[in-house]
Amino acid sequence: MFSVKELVESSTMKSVPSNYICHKTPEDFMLNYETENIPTIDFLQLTSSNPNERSNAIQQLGDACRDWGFFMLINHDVPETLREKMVRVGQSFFDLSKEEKMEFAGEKILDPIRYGTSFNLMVDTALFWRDYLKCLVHPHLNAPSKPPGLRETFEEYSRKGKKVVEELLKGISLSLGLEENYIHKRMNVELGSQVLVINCYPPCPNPELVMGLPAHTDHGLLTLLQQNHLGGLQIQHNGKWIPINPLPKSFLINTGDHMEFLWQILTNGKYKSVIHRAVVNTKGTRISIGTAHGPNLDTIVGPAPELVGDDNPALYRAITYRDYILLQQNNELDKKTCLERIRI
Ligand SMILES: O=C(O)CCC(=O)C(=O)O
Ligand SMILES: [Fe+2]
Repeated sequence: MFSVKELVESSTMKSVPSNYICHKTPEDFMLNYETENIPTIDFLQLTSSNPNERSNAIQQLGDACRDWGFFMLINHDVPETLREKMVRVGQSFFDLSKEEKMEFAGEKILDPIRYGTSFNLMVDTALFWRDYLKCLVHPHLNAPSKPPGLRETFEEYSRKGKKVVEELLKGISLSLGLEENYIHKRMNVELGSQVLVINCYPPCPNPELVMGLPAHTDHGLLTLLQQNHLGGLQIQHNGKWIPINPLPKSFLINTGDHMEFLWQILTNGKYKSVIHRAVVNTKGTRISIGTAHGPNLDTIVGPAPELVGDDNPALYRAITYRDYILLQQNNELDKKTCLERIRI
């Protein structure tokens, strides 16, 4: 495996090697800079003991999930010092020698620790300008033994992030008129999987020719994302790409396929998982840290029998979360949600 970081550091590269050049359409370059309406949710209000304040925030959260599938979360409980430390330890991991990193390469998609490049080298038709470290951090913490401090930082960060997500899931359940622990119980979030991904996008001489991560949706329920000082996330909204410049100290949160799946099951498709992508830049290495929170890997998710009948046929087949992740990751990312692959 040849990582993008090694490619950038080892060569006198003046232009992008041809195997990294992605096919792009004119729509891929259509950006919408009208970002003022991107929803912001205040975590303090969402967890407020004042019932009016809380119900307002729950309403805003429901609207954000329905209209955007994406929002910024401010005043959450994850300290800025911890978020900064995550970026530092993440960067230090990629700064290890090639041999050290390869100890953590893993072989299979669901290996609990996986260092790699692009998306899935077995299926990618063009390579993506991205190296990554993926760790399954819940229900059991898996993390590389080096660099020093990484494991402890991952542990604290994922524990605090999970608490934030649990509150968001309560709010989302309530916004749909369900009992506050509905999603938690139905998706077995107690033993839920939490996958932490550190993305490293080195600087690129021709960013318009490549993709950091192409258009895709995330497989879980909710993803928490933060980044270093360099932007690159774009979300698709009303058919246009919106570049996201997050508020300082905020998390970017997006709904994933299992949130859409749950909604399809409950309400015939109320929320959509948001399509997003990452572009790269010439200036420096962008680090982003995504934590995808989903059901337990063995949870079978499928239409509830009590809701399915002759008038209301099941739209999707039931599948374990583990098999769903395998289905997504064994196929090329193709701008659509992987839900299409389990449609009946
Ligand atoms: O780097 C980003 O901003 C997006 C990363 C992402 O979408 C992912 O890891 O699934
Ligand atoms: Fe993503």
